[in-house]
Amino acid sequence: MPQRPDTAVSEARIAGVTVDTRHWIGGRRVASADTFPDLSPIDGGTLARIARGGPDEAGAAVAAAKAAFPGWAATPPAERARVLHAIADGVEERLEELAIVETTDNGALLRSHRRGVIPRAARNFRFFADWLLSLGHEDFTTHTDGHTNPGHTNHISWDPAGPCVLITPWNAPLMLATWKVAPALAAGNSVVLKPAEWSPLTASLLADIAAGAGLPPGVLNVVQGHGSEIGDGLTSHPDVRRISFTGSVPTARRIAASAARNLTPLSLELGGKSPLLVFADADLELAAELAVEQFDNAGQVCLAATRLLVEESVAEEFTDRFVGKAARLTQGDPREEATDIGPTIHPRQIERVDGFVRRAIAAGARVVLGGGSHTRRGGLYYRPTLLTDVARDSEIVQEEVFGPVLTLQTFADEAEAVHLANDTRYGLAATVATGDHRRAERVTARLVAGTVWVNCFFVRDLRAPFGGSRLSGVGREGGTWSFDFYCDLKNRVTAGEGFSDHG
Ligand SMILES: NC(=O)C1=CN([C@@H]2O[C@H](COP(=O)(O)OP(=O)(O)OC[C@H]3O[C@@H](n4cnc5c(N)ncnc54)[C@H](O)[C@@H]3O)[C@@H](O)[C@H]2O)C=CC1
Ligand SMILES: O=C(O)/C=C/C=C(\O)C(=O)O
Repeated sequence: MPQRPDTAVSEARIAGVTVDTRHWIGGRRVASADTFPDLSPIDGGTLARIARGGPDEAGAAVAAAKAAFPGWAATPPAERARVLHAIADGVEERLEELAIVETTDNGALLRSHRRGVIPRAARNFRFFADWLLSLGHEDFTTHTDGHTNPGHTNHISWDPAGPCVLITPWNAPLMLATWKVAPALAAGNSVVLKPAEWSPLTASLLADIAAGAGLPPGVLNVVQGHGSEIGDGLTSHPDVRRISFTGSVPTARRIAASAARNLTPLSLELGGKSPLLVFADADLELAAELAVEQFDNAGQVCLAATRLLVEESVAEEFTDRFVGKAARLTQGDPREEATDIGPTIHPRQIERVDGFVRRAIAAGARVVLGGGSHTRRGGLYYRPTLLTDVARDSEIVQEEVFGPVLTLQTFADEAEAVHLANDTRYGLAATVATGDHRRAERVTARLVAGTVWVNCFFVRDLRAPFGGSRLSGVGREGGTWSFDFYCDLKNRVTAGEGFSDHG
């Protein structure tokens, strides 16, 4: 039994903030026999040693979630919503601590964490708390067709499903975790959260915040560990009722195979190779701005439009504007206000990114910008890169790099633009830059993508469905779609007026 008593001290001081590096199971801290190092991408140094969970910790966490489920499921929606708002309050109160710990752990910009990403984590809780209550107020009661069963009422309810396993990646750790934790809890479920091993810290702080907000023990459990070592025990567990995963396609396949044993429903938000289509009638200044935005978080964004598709007649002008803007980006320490691009998460990831670029160059790609890493600070700073002269079916055009690397291809007309945009196994997002509304309607109707932006990027309304087509995912979350996934929908058919409540 690798678990040790929770008296074993295991914590780290990260930028002045104390973070417990053990699991959080059933409302108590639990250590493991083994630990693994957590590196900071800022300088490659070791930040902490994290509990390395395995099958026993997976089983203990699911058991805790199972035990806590009936109580939380029976908690009235208004009380669940109150607790979720209290968690949001806790996130906001500790915003500065969460921001600095996240930046130290995953290297994304501190200014983004402060102003956008951590506030969004709080908003995830507030949004799903409020949406839960609005579900109850909508009238979903319908009468059956008068010919056969006049006067019967169909009353549809979103019943809590049970323990949920939520597995999250390293590129936006707290934001993506709360995007799953908040609706799962709002729906009345208990949760086992497994954050990524490259950025495990803010999940532990979230456990503290949730406990402080009054969430009962066992309703939220956080386990740490390496991928399948702990993951298989979670995803194959017969007591788990939902699995939501954000990450890579190979891992998604493995999780799907594991979940197949119990036919556990899955929501998968995976990678992308999204296009930015720039038509000659576009505001080219805006288009170049949108293209430069794709370097955000050092390109480690699943939604990033990494394939720039530009109408031939404006390709030169667009490229000049883009390169001019990109050259002004400051790359460096993500804690500094003036920094626009920080480091890549991990030495293995930068090797992966550079491997893609080297192979593309060997295959004939031309480097317009960047094409390598800075050697300072452990060499984790990959320069923003643009490659042209890339073949449609080449690796660099078809595979997700997950780094600050864009390709540029040209098209002759609208038909070719749409063809190139859809010429991918992915379908997460697309962005269209055009000054012609009719063209925007035609093109967006033909693009295969979960989200399509026109003359904007990364504008998110949490009521909207979010997810990907093709290899970019299975299912949608957001608004009512999240409750559809995290709940067992039930239809109660009653003679007469039926039920008056919507519980
Ligand atoms: N937001 C997104 O769409 C993301 C996409 N990626 C893609 O994935 C590539 C590799 O990144 P990785 O960190 O290796 O992603 P990954 O898919 O291996 O890891 C994501 C999460 O899944 C967990 N995991 C891994 N194997 C598991 C298993 N068998 N069962 C249960 N959980 C498991 C990891 O511990 C982590 O928490 C990136 O280069 C990028 O292409 C990565 C992170 C985020
Ligand atoms: O806005 C969301 O809900 C999701 C955003 C996703 C990312 O930033 C990502 O995975 O890169």
